[in-house]
Amino acid sequence: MKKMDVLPAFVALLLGGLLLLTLFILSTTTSRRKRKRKPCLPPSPAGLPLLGHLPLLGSLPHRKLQAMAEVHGPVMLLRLGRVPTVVASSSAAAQEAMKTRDLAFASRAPSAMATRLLYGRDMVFAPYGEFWRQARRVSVVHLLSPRRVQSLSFRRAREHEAAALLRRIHIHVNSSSGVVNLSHLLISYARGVISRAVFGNHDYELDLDGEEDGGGGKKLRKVFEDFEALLGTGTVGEFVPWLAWVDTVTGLHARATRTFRALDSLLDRVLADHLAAKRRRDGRLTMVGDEDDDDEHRQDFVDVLLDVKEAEEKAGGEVQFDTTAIKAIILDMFAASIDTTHTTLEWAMAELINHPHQMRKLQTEIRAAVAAAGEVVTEEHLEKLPYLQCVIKETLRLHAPVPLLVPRQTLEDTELLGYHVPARTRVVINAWAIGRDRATWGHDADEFVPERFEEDDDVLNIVGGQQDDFRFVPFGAGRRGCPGAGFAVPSIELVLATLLYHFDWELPPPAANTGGVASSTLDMTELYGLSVRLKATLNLVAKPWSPRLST
Ligand code: HEM
Repeated sequence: MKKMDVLPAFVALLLGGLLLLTLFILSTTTSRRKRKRKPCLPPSPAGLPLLGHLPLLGSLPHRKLQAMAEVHGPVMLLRLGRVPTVVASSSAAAQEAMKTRDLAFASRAPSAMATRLLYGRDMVFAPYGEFWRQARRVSVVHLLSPRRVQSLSFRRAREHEAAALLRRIHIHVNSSSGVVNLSHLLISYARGVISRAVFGNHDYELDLDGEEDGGGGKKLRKVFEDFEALLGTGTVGEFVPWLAWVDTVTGLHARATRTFRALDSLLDRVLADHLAAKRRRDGRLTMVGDEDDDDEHRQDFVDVLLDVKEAEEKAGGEVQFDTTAIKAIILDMFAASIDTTHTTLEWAMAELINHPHQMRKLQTEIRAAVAAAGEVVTEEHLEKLPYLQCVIKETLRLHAPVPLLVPRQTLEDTELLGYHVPARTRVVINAWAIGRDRATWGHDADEFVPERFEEDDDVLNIVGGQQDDFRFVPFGAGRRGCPGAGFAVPSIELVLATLLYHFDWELPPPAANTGGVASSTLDMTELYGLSVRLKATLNLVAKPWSPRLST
């Protein structure tokens, strides 16, 4: 071979080798980079400097967030002032956050108002950790267990309050206008039921209807109203620290301090009463779990919590349930149950007024089940009322009382539908949007159609502990899901059946309800607060019904 022929061959070989080497290096670095690449953050709509997306939420944030999700997808990243917030708006996202990756999403976002009003020691807003685990165990096992909820004393409490509600309606029916302010009476009912469960038969006058009340009860009711309203209020300072002064100027801090002091002194009185009663008892009751059935069922929530405290003290370890924690958990129970129960009832009655066909269908079911049995609706009737359950499910689907659930916070770096969610991110699950998702519920997703659940039978067992269906999530789910659903549902069912058994309901003539403007339907505008309620007061005409009148 000539020297001149060898040179180009050598150069070609060298170049080929270099090319291969470059390709090899390129391919290994890209595949390493590929392996290392983190999933990206969720999409984020344009926000404003400093305030971020806060001003875009408006007065009904669940609706604004639903509209944003339609454009940006089921997982979005917002900035509420300085607080990064991930919003989940589909059942798949809810399922991943509350089931598949439940632990990573199991802490709570801090809330300045809750820390202030609930001593920073309550359960609902507690960060994930030992105190929350113990409080949750006590709630699930001792306070809200199915056995306790179905115990005779709790059933009597519900039936007693339903009977009181009935008496109050009769007073209004016999008044000159004949118009019943049902909103007001339903709040009284919800407050009465939880007061009996928490305080037993000690009367702190929380459940009195305004017109029967001398004064003390009225004052206390106002304190509780303020407490519920404040707890549903976000402070400006926690989102935009340089605007924290706004909370002082608007009087928010002063109101919170006043309300906290009033509640704290009531709770001191409650604990002192219960301790005195405990001392008077004959010493038969010792620790939770040792008592016989009757004793356990006679105990109210305060008794149970004091027993847990005593047991902890005797065991000599760390005491989680000191007096402060007990007071905080008592307030949790009021905050978690009154608004949610009463708004569900209010929405159910409002939807039925606007859907007379469904109202009649439900009344026919209830009246057929009850009429032969002495004209008093009891809890035995409830299991014979499948359509009633459909009505309640449909109400909760359309009007989740806590539409954005209680905000969670991630414990660690995690993912949601393939997007990266860093540790300590606030997480909001839009239960309201999920309940109205057309992809799940079809073209009539916004309509009140209880019949959609008739076929569904056992699906969406909303009270079930392990929820496997995320098509609607009014009680949340997973570790932080609502432990009070089993308590709430019988209270709601009993009173709805009672209202519809005893009365035919209709809108009052125009002058009484609409300022003179005739309307055949009720205005369903919402009002945002601790829960989302009907903006209008539910003023209705109740016409007594009895089997004798209808024959
Ligand atoms: C219609 C009635 C009710 C609704 C719609 C409702 C809804 C909710 C929701 C959405 C949450 C947050 C769940 C989550 O983050 O996944 C929650 C938590 C909670 N609810 Fe309810 N609730 C109701 C009634 C009650 C009642 C009657 C009680 C107690 C007597 C109660 C006690 C609680 C407690 C203690 C928590 C905090 C759980 C935790 O953080 O571990 N709820 N509820």
